[in-house]
Amino acid sequence: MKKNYLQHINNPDDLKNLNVDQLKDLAQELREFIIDVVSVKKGHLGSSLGVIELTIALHYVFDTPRDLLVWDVGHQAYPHKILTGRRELFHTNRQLNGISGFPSRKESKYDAFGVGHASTSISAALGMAIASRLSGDDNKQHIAVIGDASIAGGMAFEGLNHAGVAKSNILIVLNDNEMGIDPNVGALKQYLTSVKSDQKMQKNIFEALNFSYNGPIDGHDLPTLIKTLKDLKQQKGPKFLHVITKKGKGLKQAEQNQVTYHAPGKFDKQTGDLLEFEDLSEPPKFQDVFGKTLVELAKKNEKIIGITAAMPTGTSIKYMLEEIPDRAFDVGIAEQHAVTMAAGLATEGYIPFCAIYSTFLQRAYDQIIHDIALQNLPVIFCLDRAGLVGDDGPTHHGVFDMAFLRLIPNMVISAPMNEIELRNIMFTAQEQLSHPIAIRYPRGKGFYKDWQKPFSIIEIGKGRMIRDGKDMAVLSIGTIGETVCTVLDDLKSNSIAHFDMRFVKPLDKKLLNYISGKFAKILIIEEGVLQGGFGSAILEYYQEQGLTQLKIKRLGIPDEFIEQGSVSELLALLGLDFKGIKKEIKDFLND
Ligand SMILES: Cc1ncc(C[n+]2csc(CCOP(=O)(O)OP(=O)(O)O)c2C)c(N)n1
Ligand SMILES: CC(=O)[C@@H](O)[C@H](O)COP(=O)(O)O
Ligand SMILES: [Mg+2]
Repeated sequence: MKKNYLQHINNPDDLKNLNVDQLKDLAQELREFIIDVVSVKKGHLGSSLGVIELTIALHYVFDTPRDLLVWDVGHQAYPHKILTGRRELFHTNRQLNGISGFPSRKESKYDAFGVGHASTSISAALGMAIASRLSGDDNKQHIAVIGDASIAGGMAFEGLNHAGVAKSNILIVLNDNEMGIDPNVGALKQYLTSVKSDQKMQKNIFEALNFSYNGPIDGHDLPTLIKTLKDLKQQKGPKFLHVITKKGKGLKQAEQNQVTYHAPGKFDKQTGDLLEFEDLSEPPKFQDVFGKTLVELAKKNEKIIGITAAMPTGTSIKYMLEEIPDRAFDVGIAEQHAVTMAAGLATEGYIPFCAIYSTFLQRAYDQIIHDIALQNLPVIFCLDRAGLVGDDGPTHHGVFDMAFLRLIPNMVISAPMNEIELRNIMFTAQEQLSHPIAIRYPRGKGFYKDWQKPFSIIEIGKGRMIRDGKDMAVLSIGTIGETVCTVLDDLKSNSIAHFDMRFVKPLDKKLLNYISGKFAKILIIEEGVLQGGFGSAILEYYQEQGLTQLKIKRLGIPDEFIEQGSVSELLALLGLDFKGIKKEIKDFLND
């Protein structure tokens, strides 16, 4: 008879009523439940399937939420969410008004720390451990669960270095599956492999850093996990547990094709077969236009280098890694290193295309200012996932870049309106640039099937008029300009002009002067934060010109963190979709 333990687990205390054999059955149920829901609702699959036994064991042995459990990145926390009171909400995972795809402090007391970006867990858990020690609570455990790719991030190393001497109760669980989203890279990965194969190593790196090292153990073996964690629970000070797991465990396709099944979209839960395919009759993704254009350019220009920080598939740098492996680098989850390495390459006359998701570039802010801009090094930043990204939510939306880059001297900031413009600005940047440049483009599908047109130069700092008008000007930056075009086509009004400004910096002052001379009303639209972004730049310019009589309205992302939802839902909520923009344009025109 099929048992059903899972439906009785409403919090980790309920686990404690089960024996180890029952926990094994529970693991199977949990696996089926996650596969059931994610196959329909989508989300991160492989990493969660890999930590089911580990999650059960952690909640079984430790006294969460009193013992504090921090998940690194948090994309693997589905079993944790389900066991900590969110089973019945799990079908809303990553959806508008649903539960977050990542641990979130506001969602549950079991989510000790909000995550989404990698390599934070050790620092956060150490902070908690020090706080407990200072408060005289010496019996509490503070646990960071971190993957083998995330532990290579700089911050994780900084945390390890401190934790080894901080005299606090911290347990670092390394979940080693030899994978990031793509296969893990780097010397540390090679080292971890050698630790696994030579368990008699005299003293490993973690012991050398003052941790009591335990493992490696099989992360799918519940009895061993429970016994080991029980022993560790009794120990004070810094502890390290090396756990070996398989990403995608329990679903054949997910085990075999770990990159695709990191977040596979909809799939058949029985067979594991994918149900969503790229529609080849549709325009390609921006990422593919970027990746293929980069190869095209790099074949002609041998100075071009491609760089990704652990996102070769996501950014499509994979095409260059496949075709020109000598000049393409995956540096792992190391955005800061990627940026300064690009700076070094640029000093020697190379032309680095550094492709980093907008949200992850936040990690490398000082490197952009100190290592790149201050020395005016012509590094080409390709800011993927700029704008709203959808289901990943506030940790991942790429909405700050225009604002945080704009204040840096020497930076050129461009936002192509479509993929043809993207190709041309990539071409321009490698041909003739003497400054660092950021090129921002969104996640997903472009607009044109015939994007592979001959290259043409885009004049840096020059915008363009898309349509002329009499009474009002709409100024857009980036792909939202395509929505403006559709709205204006629909309105069929000859009153409204549209300008694709192309650059946030330098601003096209000549064009702005023309616009202010001709139009009394100016509507500025951007898919980025209103505070300090593109619209702010224009406001500042007109204010400096003393043009206070202009009627200016701005549309963009308000001063709040935007939750998760599909991109179209979020754009609609923010009034940045076709309907919202049309209404604003009409209202402003008639105002
Ligand atoms: C700073 C940062 N860079 C990149 C990412 C994108 N990212 C999310 S998960 C992941 C791989 C994580 O690998 P690992 O830590 O080994 O966990 P696994 O998925 O193997 O369980 C990456 C690169 C991120 N979340 N944060
Ligand atoms: C957890 C994480 O940071 C990544 O898996 C991210 O969700 C990838 O986003 P894309 O799906 O846009 O590549
Ligand atoms: Mg991993």
